[in-house]
Amino acid sequence: MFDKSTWIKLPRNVVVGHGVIEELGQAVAELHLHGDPLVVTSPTPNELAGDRLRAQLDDPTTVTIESASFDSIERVTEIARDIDAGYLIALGGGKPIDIAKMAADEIDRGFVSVPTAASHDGIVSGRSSIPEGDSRHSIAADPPLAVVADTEVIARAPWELTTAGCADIISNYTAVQDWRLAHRLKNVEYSEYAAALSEMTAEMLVDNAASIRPNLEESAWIVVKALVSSGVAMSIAGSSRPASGAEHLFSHQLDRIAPNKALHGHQVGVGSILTEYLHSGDGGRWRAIRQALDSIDAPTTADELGVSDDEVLEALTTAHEIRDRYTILGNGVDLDAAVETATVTGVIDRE
Ligand SMILES: NC(=O)C1=CN([C@@H]2O[C@H](COP(=O)(O)OP(=O)(O)OC[C@H]3O[C@@H](n4cnc5c(N)ncnc54)[C@H](OP(=O)(O)O)[C@@H]3O)[C@@H](O)[C@H]2O)C=CC1
Ligand SMILES: O=C(CO)COP(=O)(O)O
Ligand SMILES: [Zn+2]
Repeated sequence: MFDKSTWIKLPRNVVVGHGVIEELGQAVAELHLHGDPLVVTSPTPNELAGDRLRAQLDDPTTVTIESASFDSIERVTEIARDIDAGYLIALGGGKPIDIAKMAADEIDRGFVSVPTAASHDGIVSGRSSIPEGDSRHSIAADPPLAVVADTEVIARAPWELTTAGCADIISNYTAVQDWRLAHRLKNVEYSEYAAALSEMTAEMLVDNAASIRPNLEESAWIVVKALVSSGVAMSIAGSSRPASGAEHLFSHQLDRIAPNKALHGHQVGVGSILTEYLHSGDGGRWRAIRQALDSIDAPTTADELGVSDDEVLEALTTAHEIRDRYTILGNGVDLDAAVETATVTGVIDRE
């Protein structure tokens, strides 16, 4: 008997382009939501685009959060309950978007994502990443009901946020390899559609790498479209597998060992160079990944990440411990192998 079933949750309206923040009201109206919105934002995005966003709505309550934390989720949830919010609107980078995503989930309401930076694929996905102490929780939630990504606003965000978003996409190459490996060796559920979409997204971004330059609105356009596509791949898979493999474990571990040194996307990019080498050795695509990262000004070395060689080695040799997700790291990479991997790929310099 055929007894498989799947449930794919996707954003209904995705609006990307110049000045589309002015179309937020229409994008929301088409969702037929009831009740008043609660706008969740952080200081800089609120200053840059808060008034334009609020002008689209009927005098909404705004809550500004300073940090991504469980306390912030609680505060936003409480305010949303107090005003009996019908839905939430997140305006900003990953921080307010993750908080709104979690709070909306908590009160069983939808949320709309209005990213002001293209810093990683969490801005369009159904996953949140919330730091707590020296660890980080990756939590499943519903994806946004709509995404309204104004490329005019995003193009003005600090360039390193955009290059981090690009690197998060480039890392899909190794994430998919890890997923296939886990499927073959551990019978992990796998979707060929999600894997193909994720790989194609990385490929298109690399093919367009030459057009990704600072202060170019077209760059914001390319990166946002790629992030949306990667988010859709995760929705089809029903997990972050298409976009998160061993390179993400390496990054999550770096977050613990060397907190707040580098952006998520930059860390996973360097992780991808390392794990591609582990997958395929010297003949693999690690040079192509490094070249792609380099061409968009993303870090390719420990030094450029602002971490030490030892921190890279510790992250690489312990990354397998932090999550029950089978990858090329298997039961752990020996220190000797880690030194060779990081030295050959030029991530560390042990001359
Ligand atoms: N859900 C997921 O899958 C993932 C979630 N994350 C989470 O996302 C967060 C990191 O994302 P990130 O986007 O870097 O975080 P932030 O939301 O903190 O944004 C980064 C910085 O850029 C500022 N900023 C945002 N937009 C603009 C703009 N247009 N112009 C100028 N400055 C701007 C913010 O200002 P201000 O300080 O005023 O907010 C902040 O200082 C972390 O909380 C991390 O845990 C990370 C990876 C994956
Ligand atoms: O960052 C992500 C995908 O790019 C989400 O991955 P995690 O599930 O590892 O948090
Ligand atoms: Zn990521």
